[in-house]
Amino acid sequence: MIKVAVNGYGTIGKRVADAVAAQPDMEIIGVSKTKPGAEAFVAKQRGYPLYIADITKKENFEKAGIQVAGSVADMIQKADIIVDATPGGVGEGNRVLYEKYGKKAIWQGGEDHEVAGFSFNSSCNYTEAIGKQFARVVSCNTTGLCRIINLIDSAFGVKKVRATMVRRGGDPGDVKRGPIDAIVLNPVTIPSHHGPDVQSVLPNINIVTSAMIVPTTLMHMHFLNMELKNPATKEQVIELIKAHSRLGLIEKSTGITSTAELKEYACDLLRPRGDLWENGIFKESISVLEGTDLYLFQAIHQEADVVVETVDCIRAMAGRCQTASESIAITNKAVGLTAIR
Ligand SMILES: NC(=O)C1=CN([C@@H]2O[C@H](COP(=O)(O)OP(=O)(O)OC[C@H]3O[C@@H](n4cnc5c(N)ncnc54)[C@H](OP(=O)(O)O)[C@@H]3O)[C@@H](O)[C@H]2O)C=CC1
Ligand SMILES: O=C(OP(=O)(O)O)[C@H](O)COP(=O)(O)O
Repeated sequence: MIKVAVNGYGTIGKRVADAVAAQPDMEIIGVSKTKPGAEAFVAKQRGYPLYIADITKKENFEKAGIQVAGSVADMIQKADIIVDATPGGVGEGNRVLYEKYGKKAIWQGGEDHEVAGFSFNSSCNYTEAIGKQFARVVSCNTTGLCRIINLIDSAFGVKKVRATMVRRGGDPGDVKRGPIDAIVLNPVTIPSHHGPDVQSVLPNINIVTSAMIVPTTLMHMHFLNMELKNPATKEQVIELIKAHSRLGLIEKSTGITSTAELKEYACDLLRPRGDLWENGIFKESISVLEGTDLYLFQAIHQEADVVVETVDCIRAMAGRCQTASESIAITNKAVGLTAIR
């Protein structure tokens, strides 16, 4: 069993912990927090040993009835691999600890590519991660972009991508985030970080991205245009998407035309936490104009899509599966991911 520690048991970390615990070849040896709170109680209920960043705060946890297994340094020493899901910018500082104990580590998209020197997406560059000490799973929007762009590029060749991200303001539990009543250009400059981030995984893709944030928490929405090198039909694109286990297709018959209805659908399907791990591509939006100009809308559940990628990244770095398809199949089965159709 691959011994996994999750450093930062928040929105992403708690999902990664549950996904790892569901895998046949992995186990959670610990998760970490800085302060007691609802997530610490959930870790206790799940049976995950809880470690804390500052051991002098141990009493605060114990007073709240939460047992502390030790410090984050103690947790790291017990693990084969650490998933760093601390807030963006914090994880960078943890690299010295992972180096000190000679451990493998995976960061999330809030950190820069340079923190690991290698950026990962299961469908695009799984084999490059095999045996690596450090990797970064790209951000949620970048993950959603990489999945569909790589698929279309492999089939038809992509001359240029233009994509606009309508980003959710914060996650549902982030009560301090906004905006409450604004559309914020984020950033006002072009490109947003997503284009260069896609190129950290797919260096040959010509892409320009822009992004804004809006007052919603459920999901992001992308408007994507790909100029193709070779002609395609809408039907061919749909068949390719259907064959990809992490690309979901939202049919007209569902009546779903929004992130709200899509999130409700995921909840009704009894997905854990209503998580949509796959891209939610609106089938009706798929249009090929003049043979080589592809357009589509896709919804991306920010809390979920990177979780399954992180599990594959663990497996690749541990050298347990030699192909992406093998790892993706194990991960999907363990969490219960069958892409929506
Ligand atoms: N949320 C999202 O939509 C997505 C986030 N990401 C990326 O994932 C990473 C994590 O983000 P997210 O899960 O949203 O963040 P959260 O703020 O939800 O969770 C972060 C967790 O890290 C803990 N933490 C904070 N500082 C430390 C520390 N020094 N040592 C150990 N644990 C610490 C926090 O504990 P406590 O509360 O006790 O302080 C909290 O549990 C970021 O890089 C982010 O950019 C990627 C894709 C989507
Ligand atoms: O990875 C994400 O978005 P991104 O792909 O736009 O960077 C997550 O939604 C985190 O975004 P945040 O930095 O607004 O918390």
